[in-house]
Amino acid sequence: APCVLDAYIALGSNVGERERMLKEALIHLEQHPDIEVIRVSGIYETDPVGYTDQPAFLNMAAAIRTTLEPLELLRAMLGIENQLGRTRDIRWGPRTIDLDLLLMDGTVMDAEELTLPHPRMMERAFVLVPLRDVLLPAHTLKEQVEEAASRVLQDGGEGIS
Ligand SMILES: Nc1nc2nc(S)n(CCO)c2c(=O)[nH]1
Repeated sequence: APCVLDAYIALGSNVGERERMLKEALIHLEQHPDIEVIRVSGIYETDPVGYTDQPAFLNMAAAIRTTLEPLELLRAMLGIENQLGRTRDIRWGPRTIDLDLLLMDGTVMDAEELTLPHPRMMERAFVLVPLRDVLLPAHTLKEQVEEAASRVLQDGGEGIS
């Protein structure tokens, strides 16, 4: 039987019908034959970090179960971004939909196209707060994510509502 892994994805949108794009992305994930969406966070309005001269984001996170390998999952996610009309013009600029692979069970990798766990996730409230909603209680990073989420929220990190 294929190995089934839990993976965690961050979703974001700050152009167009943001909420609809997030929901469409979740539908595409669920429709993929090798992906099952098992938990979905709330939707949070967040101030842009990094490249701040752009509209506010809606961010969320999802827990999925998949038989795909990490790079296969990444390719499926990129395919969904393309299907939803993501144009990769400005690297850090506004985007109709953004899917980031955060964690994949105990997988640690540092490949050209993919680093797991996501290298910047522990500093980003817009990732940590939704992730906290969907991280399964038994997950080894549960404590670390809880602490990091409260830390970035205390630091008055990027606005998140
Ligand atoms: N609040 C917020 N700021 C962001 N800056 C970038 S780049 N992104 C795209 C994801 O890396 C975001 C985002 O999703 N949310």
